[in-house]
Amino acid sequence: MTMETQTAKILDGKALAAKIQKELAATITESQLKIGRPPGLAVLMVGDNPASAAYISNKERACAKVGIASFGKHFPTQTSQTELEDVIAELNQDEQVNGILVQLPLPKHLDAISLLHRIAPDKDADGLHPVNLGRLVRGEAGLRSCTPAGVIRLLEEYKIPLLGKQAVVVGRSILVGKPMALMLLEVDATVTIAHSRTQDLKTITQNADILIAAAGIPGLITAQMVKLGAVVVDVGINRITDSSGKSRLVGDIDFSTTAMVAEYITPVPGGIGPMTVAMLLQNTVSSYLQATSN
Ligand SMILES: Nc1nc(=O)c2c([nH]1)NC[C@@H]1CN(c3ccc(C(=O)N[C@@H](CCC(=O)O)C(=O)O)cc3)C=[N+]21
Repeated sequence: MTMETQTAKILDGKALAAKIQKELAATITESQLKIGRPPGLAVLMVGDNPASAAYISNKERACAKVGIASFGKHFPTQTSQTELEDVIAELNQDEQVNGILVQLPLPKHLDAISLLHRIAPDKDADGLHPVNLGRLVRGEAGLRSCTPAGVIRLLEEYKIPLLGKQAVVVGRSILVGKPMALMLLEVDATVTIAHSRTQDLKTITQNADILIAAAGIPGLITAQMVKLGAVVVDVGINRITDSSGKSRLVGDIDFSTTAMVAEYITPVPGGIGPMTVAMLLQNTVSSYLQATSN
């Protein structure tokens, strides 16, 4: 007798992100000859959240790899709202800077939403400015939120059919859930958004052809909640301490059980995380090409 094991195919975000970065590097090398300078990305971090510091060093490494100049701006926890607004105003005017990103979460005394409003929409590398979210709602071209854009790009790479399919997004954050639902709608999926107040989550997720878990709850989705043959995308990035006291990264999906029923699944790490970074770089490069096109 054989043990039941994983049958799902892996949606390899790490490999696709590497491919995208190679393409961006080539684009940058070529454009830089004409333009005379590289694209620039400014990353603002406030305080010393260790997870944020780790993500930022990831992003800076990725920038270096493709030839984007990164301007890391690190501010002490007590920095005021107006100081940050002034920094953003300066970066908006700075020709060397094509993308501006405010690392979230911010310390409690700061109003993240009103800071995001200050970023020039065409330098909004995160795609979180209301103008870019409005463009998304209207189906207009604009900078798209990185994580959901990364999900769509990964599904397209594997030629997963989305038109007319039942897509369920678990989570309604402004960073992922809401823009994710809109992007799925943009490619003609039938979209349901579930969240922490949803009654009988299981009944809803069981209908999903495409299930996107973006709730930030480790192991929220188990195999019993997943339709046989579904495509399962894990957006969760949760650092947990396991029973042996080791720290490791897990998603919102219980991988080992779900991989027995799904047709495709994204791993954590190596799934949507690297795709998010790739889309951030892509947004920065497209702002750069746009800004220098005349
Ligand atoms: N304004 C803003 N924009 C963001 O896009 C943003 C943010 N704030 N705040 C925090 C979250 C989190 N986030 C991640 C991106 C990549 C990985 C990533 O590459 N993870 C690797 C593993 C990294 C590791 O091992 O620690 C992976 O999943 O394979 C993780 C997390 C972006 N975020």
